[in-house]
Amino acid sequence: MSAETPETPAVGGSLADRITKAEDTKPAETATDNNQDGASGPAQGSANLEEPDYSVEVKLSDLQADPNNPLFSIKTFEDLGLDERILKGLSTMNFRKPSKVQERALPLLMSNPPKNLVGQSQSGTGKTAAFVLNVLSRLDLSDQMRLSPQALILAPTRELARQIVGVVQIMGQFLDGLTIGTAVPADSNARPSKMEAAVVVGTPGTVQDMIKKRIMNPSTLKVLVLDEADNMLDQQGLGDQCIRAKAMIPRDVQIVLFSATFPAHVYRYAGKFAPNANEITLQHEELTVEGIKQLYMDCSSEEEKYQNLVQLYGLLTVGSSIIFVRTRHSAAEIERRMVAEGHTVASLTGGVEGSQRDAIIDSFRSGEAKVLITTNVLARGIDVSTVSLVVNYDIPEEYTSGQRTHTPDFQTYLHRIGRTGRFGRIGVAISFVSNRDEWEMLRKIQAHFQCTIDRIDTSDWDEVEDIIKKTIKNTRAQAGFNQ
Ligand SMILES: Nc1ncnc2c1ncn2[C@@H]1O[C@H](COP(=O)(O)OP(=O)(O)OP(=O)(O)O)[C@@H](O)[C@H]1O
Repeated sequence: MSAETPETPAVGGSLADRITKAEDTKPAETATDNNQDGASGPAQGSANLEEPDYSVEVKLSDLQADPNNPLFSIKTFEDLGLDERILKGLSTMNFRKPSKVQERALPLLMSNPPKNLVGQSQSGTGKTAAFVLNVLSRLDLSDQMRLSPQALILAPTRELARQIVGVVQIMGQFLDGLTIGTAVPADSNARPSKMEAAVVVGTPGTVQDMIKKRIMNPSTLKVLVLDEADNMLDQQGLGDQCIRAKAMIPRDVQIVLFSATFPAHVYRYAGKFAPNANEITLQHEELTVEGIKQLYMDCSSEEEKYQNLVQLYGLLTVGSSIIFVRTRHSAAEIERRMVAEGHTVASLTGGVEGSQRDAIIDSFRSGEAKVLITTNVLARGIDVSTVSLVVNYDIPEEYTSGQRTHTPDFQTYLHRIGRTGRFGRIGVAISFVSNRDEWEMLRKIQAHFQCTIDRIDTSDWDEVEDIIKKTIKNTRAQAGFNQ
C-alpha cells in the first residue's frame, strides 16, 4: 500500500452518507474536519442517481453518421487524396471512414507548401492515423532516400513509441521500401550504430542522444510529430529534450502537435514551438467521451480500496482492465497481495527495465495478461481495444516540486479513462474515493468537464456486478464492430 497514511473517517456507510451525517452533528471548522463543503459533492447518497441505460447497442456506422459525434465525417479516405497503396493499408485495417479529426486534419497536413498543425481531439478518435497518414504521404522511398530519416515522431513513453511503430508498419505495409526505426532506451548496448530509416519513432531523450552522437542524421527530416504534445512540452525533462531535439533539425520541417488535451499555458507555448500553425481545438466540456461510463465507489479506508478491487476481480477479467495507482510502490504492493491471494495480475511502472516492460505490455495486448496495474506511465495513448474497465485506484493529482498538491490533474484523469471506450466502443471508468481530498478532487473533475460521475453502491455487490457486466457485455459485442 501507499506509504502515506490514508484518512479514515470514523463514521461508516458511503462517503456521501458520512458527509451528511457528520454535517448534521458538527460544524465544519477545524483543519481535521473532513466535511467542509460536503453538500456540493457529485452525488448525495444515491438519491439523485438515475438508473443508467446500459443496454443501448450502438454501431460504428451510426456513430459516424451523427454530425455531433467526434467520429463523424462526410468524406471517405479516397476523397482525402491518399495514395492507392496507403488506401490498401487502411482497408486491411478495416478503416472504412475517417473520423472528424482525420477528415479535418488531413487536408491541412497534406497541403503544400506544408504548414504546421496543432490538433486536438478526444481520446480514441484516431489522431495517430491522422499524423501517420501525413507522414507516409510525404516520404520519398527512392533508393537514394529510403534510408534517410524523413519523419520523426516523438512520444512520451517507450510503450507508445512502439505502438506507433506498429501503426506505421501496418498502414504502410504496401509502400515498397518503407523503413522504420525505433529510438527508445536500450537495456544494454544494443543501440544501432546508425539510424537508417525513413520514419523514426522514439522518445525525446533517446532521439536527442542519437542525433548528438551522430547515430541519426536529422538533416533530411521533413516532418516532426509530437504525440501527446501537451505532456511533451510541459514536463520539465521531456519539454527540454523536445526543444533540444527541435534545435538540431532543419528549420523548415513541418511541425505537427497532437493531443486530446492542451491546457491553456501549454497551448500558448505550443504556438511558439509550432509557429503559424493551423489549429483544431476543442472546449474542455467537449472532451469527455460519451461511450465511457464514469462511476465512483466510496471506500471507507485505503484498505477498503484494496478489498473493493479484489471484489471487482471477476469483472476486471471479463474484458481487459487497467488499474491506475499513484506510486510505483503501491503498484508493486497491490500486485504482490493479489498474486499471493491467487489472482492473475501484472504491473508495469517506470521502475521496470525496458525489455521487461515490452514483455508485459505485449502480453497485455495479446490478452494473456488481462489485469494491468500501472501508474501514469501508461495513462496516455495506449490503445488496447479490449480494455472495458479502467479503475482510478488513486485519483490523479497535480504535483509541485515533487510534492502532492491534492488538486486534481484534469488532463491525466481524461487520458486515463480514455484507455477504454476507444473509437466508439463503450467502457467503464471507476474512481475510488476514500477520503475528503479525493472526494473534493472528483467533484472538481466533474465540474471541470461538466460530466456526470455516478456513485456505485457497494452495499449490493450483485448489483455492482450486474451494472458493470451489462456495460462490458456491450463492449464485447462491439469488440471488432469495425471489422
Ligand atoms: N477511421 C477509422 N476507422 C476505424 N477505426 C479507426 C479509425 N481511425 C482510428 N481507428 C482506431 O481507433 C483506435 C483509436 O485510435 P488512436 O489510438 O489513434 O486514438 P487517439 O485519438 O490517438 O487516442 P489518445 O488520445 O488516447 O491517444 C485505434 O484502435 C485505431 O486503430
